[in-house]
Amino acid sequence: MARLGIDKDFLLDFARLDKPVQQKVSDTFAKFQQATHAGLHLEKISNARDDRLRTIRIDQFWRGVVLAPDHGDHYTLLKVLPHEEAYAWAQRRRVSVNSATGRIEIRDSVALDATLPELDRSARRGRGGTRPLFADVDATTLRRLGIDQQTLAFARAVTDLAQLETAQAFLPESQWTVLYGLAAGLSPDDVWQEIAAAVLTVSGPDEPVSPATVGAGAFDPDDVAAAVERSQDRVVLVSGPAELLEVLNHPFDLWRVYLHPVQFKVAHARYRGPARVTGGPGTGKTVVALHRARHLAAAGAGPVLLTTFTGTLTATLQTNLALLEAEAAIRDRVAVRTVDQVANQIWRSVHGAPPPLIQGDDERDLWKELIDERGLAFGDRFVADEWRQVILGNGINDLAGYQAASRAGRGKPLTAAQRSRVWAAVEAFEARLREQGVLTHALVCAEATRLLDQGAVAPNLFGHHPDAAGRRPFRHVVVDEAQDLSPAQWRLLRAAVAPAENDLFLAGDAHQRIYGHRASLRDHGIVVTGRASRLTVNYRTTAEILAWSLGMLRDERIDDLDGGLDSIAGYRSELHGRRPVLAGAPTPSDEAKGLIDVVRGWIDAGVEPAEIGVAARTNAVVDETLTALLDAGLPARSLAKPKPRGRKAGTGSQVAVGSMHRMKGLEFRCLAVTGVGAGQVPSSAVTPADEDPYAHALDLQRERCVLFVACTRAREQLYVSWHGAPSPFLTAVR
Ligand SMILES: Nc1ncnc2c1ncn2[C@@H]1O[C@H](COP(=O)(O)OP(=O)(O)OP(=O)(O)O)[C@@H](O)[C@H]1O
Repeated sequence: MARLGIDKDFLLDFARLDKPVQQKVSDTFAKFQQATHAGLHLEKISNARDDRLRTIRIDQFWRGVVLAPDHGDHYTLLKVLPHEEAYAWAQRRRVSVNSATGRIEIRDSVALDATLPELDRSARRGRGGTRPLFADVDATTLRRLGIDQQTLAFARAVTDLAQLETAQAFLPESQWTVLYGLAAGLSPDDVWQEIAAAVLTVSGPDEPVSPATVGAGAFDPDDVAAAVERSQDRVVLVSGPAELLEVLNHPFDLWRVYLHPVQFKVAHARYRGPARVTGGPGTGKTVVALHRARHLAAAGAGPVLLTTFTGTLTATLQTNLALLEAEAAIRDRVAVRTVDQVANQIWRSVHGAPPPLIQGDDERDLWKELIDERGLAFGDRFVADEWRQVILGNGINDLAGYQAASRAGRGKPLTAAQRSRVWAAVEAFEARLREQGVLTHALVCAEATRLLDQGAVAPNLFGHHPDAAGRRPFRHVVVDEAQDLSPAQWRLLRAAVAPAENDLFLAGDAHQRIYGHRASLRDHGIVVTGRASRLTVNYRTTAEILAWSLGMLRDERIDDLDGGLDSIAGYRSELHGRRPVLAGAPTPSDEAKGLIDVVRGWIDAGVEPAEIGVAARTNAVVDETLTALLDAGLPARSLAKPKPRGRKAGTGSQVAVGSMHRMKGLEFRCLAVTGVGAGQVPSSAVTPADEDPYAHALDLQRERCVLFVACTRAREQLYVSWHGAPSPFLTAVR
């Protein structure tokens, strides 16, 4: 039976076809896979640069382009195109094996050859004035990074970034990425690190790789079949018609089957303890968390918890897990829950009923009341945070423990007398809750942690645990959006899984922290030293939107969840598009009118309303904006209300309008962020500087991050508007 590989480009072509043609493509290749070599009707292409490229007939009009081996029956589907285009595409292309990564690469050899003389001429014309772009990188270094003879000639002639960007269309993708990385200021060693990660996945995640052990010459340049096997970032191998159909059924969800080498390595590695992946927005951290959960579930060592901080996010995780793993038995080994749901379930399993929770507003009122009664010189937010972060976050039970506790990250120092007064308020708060018979989420978390530590929780509470002796209900915990978990939640997660290989895996980005919780992982027994990785390629947002959004955070000092500082250096996107549009208006109604025109323009240009998002900082502005859009006759809905289901749902697609916080976990082709004026962003939720300068600075940073999160949900176009003066966060990047 023939073995089939499906190249990423093939799937993208397939996604754009009409349904009947898609059906013919599926039929052709389902049969193809069962055929023997002799029975295949692959046509040779005359005047081809690479005689391993063939075409296959799909119908009168459409052809598939297939990479056929010199011997054996391993085939890779590369393109589906109309007849003439398929031949023209295949005639110009050459397939090769990258000497540094051992993966396949495809170039437009004709375009590359045709460009070289012109580049040489233009370099000579500018001689004296222009320097070759890679003048400082010697040929040996370039070769070590996988640049071959033809690309080397190009690299020697290229003098500016625009030429390099144009060359993306014809250079082999992996070699172009190397050149682009160098042109963007990465050192050859930084570029090498990414290549090494790719090679690592070839030799096995646990084997150390150094430039001395791999590099030019390590792979057989003629063994294309072996190169295809290594290319999981662009070729998925399918082992039967059912698997083929499964891939073709979800042509847009590339993340299911093609992982960047670093993503693959991080998701599939064996870690001797807790591990962490960070990375800017859109770099695929959630994708990696999903693959990790699936990988661990498939291994079957025990229940896997896939968790995050809000129900909206767990709903998306659940949907995507179902897309990723077809087998229910494997999916069922993964419990997808918010951390609070885990705490509630543990509480209920021991106490027999759900925990009686106090409402958020009542909790705030109670703090205010107690602070007033005692004449404390602190605000209610400060005391409530002190309780959650320092006292519950460190599992402190008495005043002596609180007096001795580290308050790192809390800013304003407290004297012993002040700590005593805060402690008394906390005791009164907890006593009042007991009298009322209610709990906060943080208390449920703390109680669930205690129950776990006491061994009071049934080990099989979340699914069959083969090693129940450990008395911890999960064998693995995978956390997404780790930056927004509170210290008490970290304590719970640490207690829910026994320390062991592959116990905790965290994905997060402190630049996107929107709830201001700060936790140092090591303080909660989670040490990721030596097991931390970073993703740098953004798959969602264009380079223009990403660069502009990153500008907002340029001078911020952002932690790495582990006591160090994280850096935004090196995040990049290879997608290009328009720059963000910034629009100031004199009045609120002018701003609304501008927004309506922009949204209408997008819809008129063919963007589906459901592919459009509108974000604002406060619920009040969200409501006003929704009303304005609806009054203008545009289809729109609030993200705060669940999507209508069943008959009520109707068929129309609607623009999603929501708060910047609700945008987390979503993405839109076109996004408008509205109400970004001086009085509106940052919001009034910022602690005044004279009350607590440290809290003020942290609150401002959080507000900046909230705006950053909203803006980086845009895939293709971003529009940012305000009335009156713009937000100070915008003035820095305008
Ligand atoms: N290997 C991949 N191939 C194709 N698309 C990918 C890949 N990895 C991620 N994506 C896509 O990129 C987008 C962002 O991925 P994801 O949500 O996992 O990123 P993230 O790092 O969690 O983002 P954020 O931190 O901004 O929430 C998604 O549309 C996802 O499908």
